[in-house]
Amino acid sequence: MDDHNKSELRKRAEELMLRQEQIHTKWDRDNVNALIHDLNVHQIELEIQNQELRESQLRLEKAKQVQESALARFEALFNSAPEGFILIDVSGMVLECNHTTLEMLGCKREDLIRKPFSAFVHIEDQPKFYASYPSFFKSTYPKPIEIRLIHKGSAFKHKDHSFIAELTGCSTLKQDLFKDLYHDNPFILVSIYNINAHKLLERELADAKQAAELANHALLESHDKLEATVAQRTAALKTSNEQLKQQMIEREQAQHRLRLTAGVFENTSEAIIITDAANRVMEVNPAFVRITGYPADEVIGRDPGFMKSHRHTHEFYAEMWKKIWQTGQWQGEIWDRRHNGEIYPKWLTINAVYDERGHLVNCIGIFSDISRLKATEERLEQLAFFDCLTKLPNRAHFQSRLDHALTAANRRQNKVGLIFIDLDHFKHINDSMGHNAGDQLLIEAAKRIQSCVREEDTVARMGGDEFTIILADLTDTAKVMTNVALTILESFTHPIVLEDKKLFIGCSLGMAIYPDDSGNAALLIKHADTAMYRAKESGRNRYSFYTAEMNAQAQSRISLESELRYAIDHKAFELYYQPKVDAHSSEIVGFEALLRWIHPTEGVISPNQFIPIAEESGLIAAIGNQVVEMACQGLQRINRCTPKPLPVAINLSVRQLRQDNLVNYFSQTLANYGIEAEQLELEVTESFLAKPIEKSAALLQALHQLGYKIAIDDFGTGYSSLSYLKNFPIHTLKIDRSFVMEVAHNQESRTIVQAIISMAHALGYDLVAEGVETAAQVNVLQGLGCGIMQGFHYARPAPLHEILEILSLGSTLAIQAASSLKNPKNTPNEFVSE
Ligand SMILES: Nc1nc2c(ncn2[C@@H]2O[C@@H]3COP(=O)(O)O[C@H]4[C@@H](O)[C@H](n5cnc6c(=O)[nH]c(N)nc65)O[C@@H]4COP(=O)(O)O[C@H]3[C@H]2O)c(=O)[nH]1
Repeated sequence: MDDHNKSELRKRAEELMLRQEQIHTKWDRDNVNALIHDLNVHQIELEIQNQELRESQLRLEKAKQVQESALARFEALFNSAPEGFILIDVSGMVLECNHTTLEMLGCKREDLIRKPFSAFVHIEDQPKFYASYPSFFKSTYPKPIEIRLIHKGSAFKHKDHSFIAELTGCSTLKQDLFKDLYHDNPFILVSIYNINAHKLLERELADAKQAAELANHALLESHDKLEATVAQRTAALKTSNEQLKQQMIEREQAQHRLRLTAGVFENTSEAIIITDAANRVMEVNPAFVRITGYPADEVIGRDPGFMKSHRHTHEFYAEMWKKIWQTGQWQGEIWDRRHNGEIYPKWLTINAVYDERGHLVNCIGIFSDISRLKATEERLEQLAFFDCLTKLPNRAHFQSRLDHALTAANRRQNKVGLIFIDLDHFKHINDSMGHNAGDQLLIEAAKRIQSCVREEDTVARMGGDEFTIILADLTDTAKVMTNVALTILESFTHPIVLEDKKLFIGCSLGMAIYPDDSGNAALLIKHADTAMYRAKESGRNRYSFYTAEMNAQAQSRISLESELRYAIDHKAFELYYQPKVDAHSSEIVGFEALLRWIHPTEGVISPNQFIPIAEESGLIAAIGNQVVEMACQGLQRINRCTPKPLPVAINLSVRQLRQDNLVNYFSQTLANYGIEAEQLELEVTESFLAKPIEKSAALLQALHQLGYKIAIDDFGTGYSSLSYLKNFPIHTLKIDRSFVMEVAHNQESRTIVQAIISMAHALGYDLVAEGVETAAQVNVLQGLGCGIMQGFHYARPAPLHEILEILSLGSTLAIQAASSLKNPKNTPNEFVSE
């Protein structure tokens, strides 16, 4: 308790004493005691109170000490804070500040307190300060402002004594705390941060950044420039690199070409010769040495003319050089001489080489030896235009020579004779003696024909055994041709010796004259061919001139062929049956089925007329099939009329026998009609046997195996030898009509027939004499040992129904009845002239 409080308390206690005295006077004693008691209590209370007061005094003093130390700490904190603090009122007057502010502003406390703060604001920033300052009072968290403040101290380092500060207003300060100081004058706490260094740093940074950016920009620019330059340089480098590469490639290629050229020069199979401007040999390659035979050192420096063969004229070489000078090149065939003197053909190309001024510097000659090529060419020409076997011009060559001859004949107004020659019976010889013999025969025939004509005439081989002769430039045509024909025929009267055998072969010649018989080559050939056929038909080994009548026959042959096709389609054929008779018993022992074509306008046509055409046109197969079928039908009916089966023979032509499925077809057809193979005899001509032996023997063997009986027709006209016949399964020999005809009065024919009969007996063959017309023939044949006859003497071929009628009488009676067929009434078209 301080002194003041002590005196206060004395005063109050004295007052209290005074009052007690007064009360003592007024009140009675009783009351005085109570009062004393009260006073004592009160005194104690006071003492207690006093004690409490002292304690409170002590606490207060302690609190005051705490407060003062807190104040001192806060003051210290306030003053030593790194930022400046000022309290400013609404008018901008500074109410309080800390030391930091004073330091910042470089002034004393008295220079700032109760002074307008704006005095410390840079003149240029004052508008900003005034504009922003009110906001410190209005908003709770006003936006700080940046302004420049003036430092009043002289030692301030900045020129204008200013520094940048950030002022932040704080209006949340409790105004009540300062009421005793500033009454109701509102104020705010403003904190001041010196951000000058920061700003400076910022500016420096910005400057640095700008500088860096500028530098960067400049760097980028220079980088870009550098890049562009680099790109340019790279591109240039690349280009030059590529050029370099290209140059290297070209150089390599050039070197390669050079090596190649050198390689080619050294190794080519073509000879190369290089001459200089003066035509002196500079270089030759190994092929040159090989082809010409000249060693290189023997030719270097020489004019290549030393190789000349002297086959070519002076003009030829002059032309050659002219061409080289004019065009720089010459190419052609040239004949030169080798070192050994041999002349040979070569294909030469000469190229002139000029310098840049156009002066000739070199000639390069490249050539190959074409002697082999020439030989091949000649060989090919030979093959293309000449027949390999006879060496005569072939068909193509003949054609062109004929055209040429006709053109020449037109020009010279004269004639051309064309002769077609066909060797008679060549096929027989070829087939029976083999192809080698056939070839020899053809060679000899070619020689003989050629020997009969002039050198300027053309003898050609058309193929097979056909030859032609072109007699050009004729005036007395027919006479010359006749002479040639007779000479040829005469030349063939001499035997040809083949394999130690003497062969007599004739030929048939057909002749046509240009332009008398035809105005064109094709027709002329056809006419000569027709005439040749006529010669053949007329008995062979003769010649025949073409006549218009032959042409008509040829035409009719063509129309006959188409009619024949029609006949096949419409089954316009019929079989006539000619009995075979046992002369001794007069019994019919079988029949030969002979084909007839029942023509709608011509009547019955002989097989002799159409079989050859059918054979040539290939129609024979279809006709032959119809014959087998008709024969089976006939047999079915014949069998019904006879107690024992009688065989029927059918004719098979050579072409027909080549049919692939012949055997199957026969079997099938016979099976269809229920006919046994033994009942069907197959007559084949001797010429069939002459076919390549294995094939024909195999076919006949197959047929024989199946039970068919094989008869050889027209026997004696061919070339069959005894040993040859043994190869075939033959059942019957039919003696040809030509021998039978003369057997009764011609000793020679009789001898042949006798030989045939003896042979047949020896080999166990049956015999049939064909074309028996007279009783005398019957007698002789019987006497010679042939008992089976077929011929007009007994019966002509007749249609089936007539045969069936006769058969119904019985076979012996039948033959008597068949004599009615000698002069048939029912078949007016039968070939009575035969
Ligand atoms: N002068 C005369 N002739 C007689 C006498 N007896 C028979 N003839 C005839 O002589 C030919 C005999 O037939 P070929 O020699 O096989 O000769 C046959 C045969 O080679 C062939 N031929 C006939 N039919 C066929 C056939 O169906 N197929 C084949 N591929 N050829 C057949 O036609 C040739 C001719 O047959 P055809 O004209 O029927 O002539 C028959 C017949 O009528 C006679 O006493 N005197």
